[in-house]
Amino acid sequence: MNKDSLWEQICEDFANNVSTTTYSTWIETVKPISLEHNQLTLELPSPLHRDYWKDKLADQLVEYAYKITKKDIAPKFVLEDELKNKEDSSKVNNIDLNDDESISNTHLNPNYTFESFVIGKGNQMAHAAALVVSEDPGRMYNPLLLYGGVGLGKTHLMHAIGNKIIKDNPSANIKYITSESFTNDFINAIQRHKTESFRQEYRNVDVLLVDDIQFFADKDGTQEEFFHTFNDLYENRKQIVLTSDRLPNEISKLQDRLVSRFAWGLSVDITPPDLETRIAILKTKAEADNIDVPIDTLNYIAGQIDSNVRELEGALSRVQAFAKFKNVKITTDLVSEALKGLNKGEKKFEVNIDKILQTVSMYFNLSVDDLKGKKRIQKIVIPRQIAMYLSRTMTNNSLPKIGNAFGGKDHTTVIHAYDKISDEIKSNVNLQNKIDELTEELKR
Ligand SMILES: Nc1ncnc2c1ncn2[C@@H]1O[C@H](COP(=O)(O)OP(=O)(O)OP(=O)(O)O)[C@@H](O)[C@H]1O
Repeated sequence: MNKDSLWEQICEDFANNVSTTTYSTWIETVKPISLEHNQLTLELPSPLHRDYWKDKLADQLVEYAYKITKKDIAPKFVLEDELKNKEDSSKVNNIDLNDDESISNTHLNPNYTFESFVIGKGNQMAHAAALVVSEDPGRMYNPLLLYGGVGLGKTHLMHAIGNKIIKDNPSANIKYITSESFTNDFINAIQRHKTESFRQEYRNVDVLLVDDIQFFADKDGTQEEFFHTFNDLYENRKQIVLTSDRLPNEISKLQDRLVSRFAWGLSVDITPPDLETRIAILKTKAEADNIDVPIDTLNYIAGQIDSNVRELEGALSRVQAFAKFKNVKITTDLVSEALKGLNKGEKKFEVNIDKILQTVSMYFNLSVDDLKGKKRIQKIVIPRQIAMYLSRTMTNNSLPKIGNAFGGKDHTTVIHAYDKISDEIKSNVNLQNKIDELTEELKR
């Protein structure tokens, strides 16, 4: 398969799963450059795009590419300028995926503002705290920790803080980063003997925004470095804002001293939006994207999608694409047809990785820690692979997320487990029976 046809298919998958705004802003602007040795090099228009891709879309891309090619394709993101400066394509291939030196320091999404954030019951406290921090950084709530489930607006609020501070004070030095990028930067700095400049970069900011701190779990070296970064900034009354999918004391393998520091300021949770807020969010998005949807129809969509805002946005763009494709106006009937593909309406059984870990460990008389651990004895390896296989087939989690839930394993380990079990059940009836029994148990 060549780069163009692979990219075309990946784009199709993205188009079905992200909002039209996301698609036109971040995906349509990408140009495939080469596909060599399972590496797909993509040209992006700006450092902001590269950051966004690395933080938000790269995992999905790896999944889609795997679904299409059944190979583990690694993306490499390069900027147009970098490409121009390279004399030949072989040099292009040497650009490091994690080379952030040319990236500007802020990395804020200009669309994530307080103005575009809809306030509802589940997020009003978080919104209020974020506003206070943006008006007087480093004073009232330091650090501010926003926590809650996926797609509920934590990143949006975090960027809104940064955008407001920059608007009020254009010379403020603000840095937004995910904990994964912090970890990668730190590893790069060690490899290149540049830890001093790494420290300068992180400790000379006025506001540090760190997204998804749950990914610090298990990474002792990074935690140590972040501990010192935190102390330095805190002592100098610089604002720190963190997001997480849960409270720090619930993050396993997060050092106690970090847990206690994160609790020094204010922790506020965001809960899923109620029906009224979902309708208001849909209305705002429809207006912003100039989508003509009758209010009854918006109510209908909001009634169908009650999980998170990202899914709500996805449903609206799906409906929009559907109407465009059929060249008809958006009505409730059309929405009902468009959302059928999402299996909305019929109550589905709910399976998550934790449930799979518990069910599989009980079935094989092991502990959840065995499944998450590293022991390579047969008695544990096969159940672990089965649990990974079920996590891949029964949940919507990305490969890296599954790997992470299994004690921080690499996504290639999950791919390997999935391939192994899929292959083996074709000829091993005993294994097939076990998987059937477990699937039944999980659906119950
Ligand atoms: N209250 C809201 N008003 C308007 N848009 C919202 C709101 N909440 C979330 N969104 C939108 O939903 C999408 C997902 O939000 P965001 O990325 O901030 O979620 P998150 O909580 O950080 O999720 P994750 O934990 O997966 O990173 C974004 O496009 C964001 O703009």
